Amino acid sequence: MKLTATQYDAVAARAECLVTAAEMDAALDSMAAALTAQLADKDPLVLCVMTGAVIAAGLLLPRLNFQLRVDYLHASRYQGATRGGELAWRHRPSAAIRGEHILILDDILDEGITLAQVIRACHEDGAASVLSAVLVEKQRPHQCQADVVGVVVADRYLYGYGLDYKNYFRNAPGIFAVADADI
Ligand SMILES: O=P(O)(O)OC[C@H]1O[C@H](OP(=O)(O)OP(=O)(O)O)[C@H](O)[C@@H]1O
Ligand SMILES: Nc1nc2[nH]cnc2c(=O)[nH]1
Repeated sequence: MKLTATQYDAVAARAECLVTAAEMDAALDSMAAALTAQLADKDPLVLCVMTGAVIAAGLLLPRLNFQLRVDYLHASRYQGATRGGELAWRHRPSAAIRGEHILILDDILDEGITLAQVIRACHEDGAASVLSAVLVEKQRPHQCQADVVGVVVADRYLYGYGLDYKNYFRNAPGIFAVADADI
């Protein structure tokens, strides 16, 4: 469903900025340093978890100044909603994963259901090793941990830097918490 311009502006006006673009830049630099230390000699295959990780990939990959390749997987459990359901696989690059050092790149670790299943799928598909990195981790229990985390934020519904609200706001230049009234 599309938001009208009035609805869009009202959601933005009520949202709270939790992390600024400048803070995200610093977090991305730290993530790149940690990933470089762990992967620079591994010729990894970076798997972007579509759709949310598209911004993370665009901002992080140019900071990784070493030999790597990029592919994507598409797994989704929110599909525009503010509560997650079953994970739906739309693209699982099984053949490309065998024997590779995999870096899974996602926008957020929330319940951890997505990341846990993606990690398991990479092992099932014969990865040589699996590392994971997320831009944002919510302060709450998760089914699994990410190896590299950008920022840790409160357990609220978020948008920006790839995270959507009703399929909008993935391009927002910060991490914003949606107002209770809009959830
Ligand atoms: O830790 P979890 O509770 O499993 O949630 C994290 C997942 O939720 C979002 O994906 P979503 O299903 O919304 O798809 P999207 O990437 O297309 O936004 C996000 O990109 C993560 O993959
Ligand atoms: N957009 C968005 N997607 C999510 N997936 C899991 N948690 C979130 C969240 O807070 N915002």
